This record gives sequence, structure tokens and C-alpha cells, in this order.
Amino acid sequence: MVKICCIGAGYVGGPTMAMIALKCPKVEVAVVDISVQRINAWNSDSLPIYEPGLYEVVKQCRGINLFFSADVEKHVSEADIIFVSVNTPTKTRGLGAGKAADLTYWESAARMIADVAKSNKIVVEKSTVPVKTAEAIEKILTHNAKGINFQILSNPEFLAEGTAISDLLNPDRVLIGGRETPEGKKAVQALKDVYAQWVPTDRILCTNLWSAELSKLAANAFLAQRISSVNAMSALCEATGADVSQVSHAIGTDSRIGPKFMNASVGFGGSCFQKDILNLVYICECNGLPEVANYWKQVIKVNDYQKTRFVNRVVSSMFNTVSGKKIAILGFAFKKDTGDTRETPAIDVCKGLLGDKARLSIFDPQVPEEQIMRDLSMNKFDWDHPVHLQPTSSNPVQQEVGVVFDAYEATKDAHGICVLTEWDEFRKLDFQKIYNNMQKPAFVFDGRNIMDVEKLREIGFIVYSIGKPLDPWLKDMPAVA
Ligand SMILES: NC(=O)c1ccc[n+]([C@@H]2O[C@H](COP(=O)([O-])OP(=O)(O)OC[C@H]3O[C@@H](n4cnc5c(N)ncnc54)[C@H](O)[C@@H]3O)[C@@H](O)[C@H]2O)c1
Ligand SMILES: O=c1ccn([C@@H]2O[C@H](COP(=O)(O)OP(=O)(O)O[C@H]3O[C@H](CO)[C@@H](O)[C@H](O)[C@H]3O)[C@@H](O)[C@H]2O)c(=O)[nH]1
Repeated sequence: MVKICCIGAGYVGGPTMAMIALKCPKVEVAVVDISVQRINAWNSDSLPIYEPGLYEVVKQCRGINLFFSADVEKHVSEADIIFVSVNTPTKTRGLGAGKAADLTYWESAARMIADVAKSNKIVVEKSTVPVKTAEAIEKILTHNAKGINFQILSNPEFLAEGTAISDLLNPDRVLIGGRETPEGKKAVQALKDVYAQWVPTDRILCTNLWSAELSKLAANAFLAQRISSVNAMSALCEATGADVSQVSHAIGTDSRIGPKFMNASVGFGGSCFQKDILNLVYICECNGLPEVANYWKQVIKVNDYQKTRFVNRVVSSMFNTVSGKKIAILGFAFKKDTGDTRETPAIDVCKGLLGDKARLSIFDPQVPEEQIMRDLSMNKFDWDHPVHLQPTSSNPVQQEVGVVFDAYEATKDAHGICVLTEWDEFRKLDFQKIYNNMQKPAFVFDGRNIMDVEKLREIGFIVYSIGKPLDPWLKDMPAVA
């Protein structure tokens, strides 16, 4: 029986391994982690991450051919194929700080593999890493090899949160990069055999190592660039009276452009886009390509501009001050159907409003209070470490923040509402009831374009929607980012 071990039981390691276990009953899969707390949660009925359909998959295989364990070394030493899916945060200190990937966790995993391995292993990069990481990992492994053969593969993950299970079930493609030697090709084939249990072989792409590593960064850069492009257009729409949804639809019907990933928003978030683009920028700079680096940097600049622009709209609409005013924040996760808050635009928007002395009442159906408080007090990039190793906060959360369990409670007596995540349940709220319980004039700032603007205006709200023709109230208000 082939034995697979995955180091890192996070958003990627957990769901990907659960899918392999489900589709390959003859493979034994162990997911290991240094966080005992996370492993205990994977072994309980309350999984450590919220992902539609995940629990059902885990329940079918757990204890049969899927195991979660904190005994990292035992499972690594027994495995034939080892996936490494650990954190690769942005460096906060030293060379490349603020851009380069910090490979501390990756390196420590590689050293541990070299220490405990007693038989030949295929080591698979599942984490997103800089191009040429495989070379560094190879050096660490072979210099400590004791005669053991290690083959390194790059197999980046393309799942998106909230749709992880369907993405894994039916991926657009699986990418496997390996050395073009006979041993390298054999290792690629071994991994291909695993995926081929459920993925059509024409969707399993095999490349050299560096193409696979770079394709992951490039894919995220292209996707994020699309959002920054439509968000840049949203600012121009507001200035000219065009409607960004109509513009997106009109250009998306061109088959060369396509309709997906064209929703203007308060900005993209999530653990990957910003981190991976910064990483790409750093690699370009290191390779003497400052023009290419600056091109990609602009995607992040526009994203930051969009978040600042949103905060400025809120403040300027409300007579240029939100000091002491209650603002309801509906949605804190970086997108719907996940409880993940990593790099969520809600953090920057909330911090911006708090900077103008607002009082915030926050509701998100999936994000617990403790997480929101931690996010608002944490320094940039400090989130991307194993939970027990996260730096303790240097900026305790202000008393101006309250987290509540219901949208009606959040909006009671509020002056304004900011919709920051596109949860379906927000569309179904009783806005007449909400309006009746708010201060007047009552404002809605829709950062996701999910609200029925006409209906809200009929009720009496003053409404701002990203990239839509402005409410007469807002037209005269300056909103310079
Ligand atoms: N989240 C996504 O949607 C996504 C998608 C594609 C790729 N990625 C990439 O995958 C990697 C993992 O991301 P994630 O979202 O799963 O992160 P995560 O923080 O959810 O999980 C990483 C896990 O690795 C564990 N870990 C760290 N060092 C370890 C070690 N030495 N030994 C054992 N366990 C260790 C941590 O405790 C943590 O549980 C990152 O490189 C990320 O960029 C993420
Ligand atoms: O039209 C759109 C689409 C997305 N977003 C925002 O963009 C962010 C990222 O969304 P999405 O890409 O759906 O989620 P992620 O889970 O971050 O997935 C991305 O990042 C992963 C980690 O690398 C990759 O594996 C995926 O392929 C890639 O889509 C979220 O804040 C979304 O709200 C928009 O604002 N407008």
C-alpha cells in the first residue's frame, strides 16, 4: 500500500489530503502538524476550518485510510510520498523584508525529513514557494542523505477557499513539475498515478520544476491583476456615471476576456494574492528586472487604493467625520463561505474607520470574536505562522470595537452600514426593520455590490455601491483617496 504523508494540516493540507484519501482507497494518507490543537480539531466533529462539503469527505475516510496526527516524525519516516504544505509567510525582517517568502518552516520540515528518512522518498512542494526553491530543498536533503534517494516535485495547489471541495473534485488542471532525469520522470509518474484516480489525464500537466513553481505565482498574479483592473475601472465609473457591472459584462462577453473574476469589490483579500505577488516582485528584483517588478507591484497598489477609497467615501459621506458614530460592519471574512480572515479587506477598512474614531459593531456568520479582535490588533504579515508561534500583539484592540452575533444587533442605532463580505444571508435581511432602528440619515456602503440599491433607496437609505452611479447625496462630497 502506497503511504502518503502531508506535513501541514491547514487550509491546503487538510482538504487536499482528504480528497486523495476519498479517491484513492488503496492509499494510506496521514496529515501531520506541529500544532497539536489543530490536529485535535481535525480528529473532532468541529474541524479547524470551515469549507462547504469538507466534513462529509473527512467523515467518510477518517480512521479508515485518512489519519491526522501530531506524531510528525513517525509518519514522515514511513511515507513513500511526502507533501509539504506548511506556511510560507512574507518576511518581516532582514533581507527582502516585506516582500520575500520566509522559508523557515519549509527548511525545518526538509531538515526533519532528511533526519528521519530511512528509505527513498518523493518530496512534493505543495506550499507556494519562490522559483528555484526545489533546488535549495534538494541541497538540504542530499547533503544529509545517508545514501537515501530524494526526488523533489513541485505540485502547486490552485484550490480557492469556499469552493475547495469542488475545485479538488474537478480541477481545471493538476500541475506536476519534476527533474527531467529518469528518476525524476519516475517520480512524476508516481504522483500522476495518484491524481489519475479521479482527474482526467489530459488535465494533468507535467512540466519542469521551475515552470511549475513559477506558474503558481503567475496564475495568482494574473487573477489578482484582473480584480485590480476592474477595481481601477470602478473608480472611473463613479467619476463618469458609468456602471461597473455593465462595463464588466460588456467586456466579459468578449471570449478572449471572459466573464469570470470581474466583480468590482472593496479589494481582494485572502492569504495568497498579496503574498504571492510580493514574492514575484522580489524575484523580479533579484533577477535584475525592476520594470517587471514595478508592473506587478501596481496590482497591490491599486488594491490598497481601493480600500482607502472606500474608507474615504464612508467618512466624507457622513459629514467628513465618523468620530463617535456607530458603524455596522457586515462581514469580516475575505470572501463568502469561509471563516478565513487572512488579509481580508475588512481589516484595513476597520482600521481606517477606527483611525477616524468610529465605533464599530461587527457581525460575520463564520468568524468568531476572538479572531476579529486578534486580526485588528496584529501587525501586517504576522498572521502567517503556526497558531502557537504567532507573535503576541503589540497594539491591543480598542474599546471601540464590538462583535455581535446578528446583523440586526450590529445595525441597531448605527449611523451607517458597511457590507464587506458577500454572504448570501445579507441579501435576505429585513432592511425596513434595520432602517427603522438606525440613526438618520441612514447610510449603506456596499463593498461587494450585493444589495438591491433601488429597494434600499426607496426605504430611505443613502446608498454607495462600488463603481455605480452615485447617489445625489454623494455627488457633492469629496472622496479623494
Ligand atoms: N489557503 C489557500 O487557499 C492556498 C491555496 C494554494 C496554496 N496555498 C499555499 O499553501 C501553503 C499552506 O497554506 P495554508 O493556507 O494551508 O496555511 P495554514 O497556515 O492553514 O497551514 C499550514 C500548517 O503548517 C503547519 N506547520 C508549519 N510548519 C510546520 C512543520 N515544520 N511541521 C509540521 N507542521 C508545520 C502549521 O502549524 C499549519 O497548521 C502556503 O504556502 C500557501 O501559500 C494556500
Ligand atoms: O471577481 C472577483 C473575484 C474575487 N474577488 C476577491 O478576491 C479575493 C480572492 O478570491 P478567490 O481567488 O476566489 O479566493 P482564494 O481562496 O484567495 O483563491 C486564490 O488564491 C489561492 C491561493 O493561492 C489559489 O489557489 C486560487 O486559485 C486563487 O483563486 C477575495 O477577497 C474575493 O472576494 C473580487 O474582489 N472580485
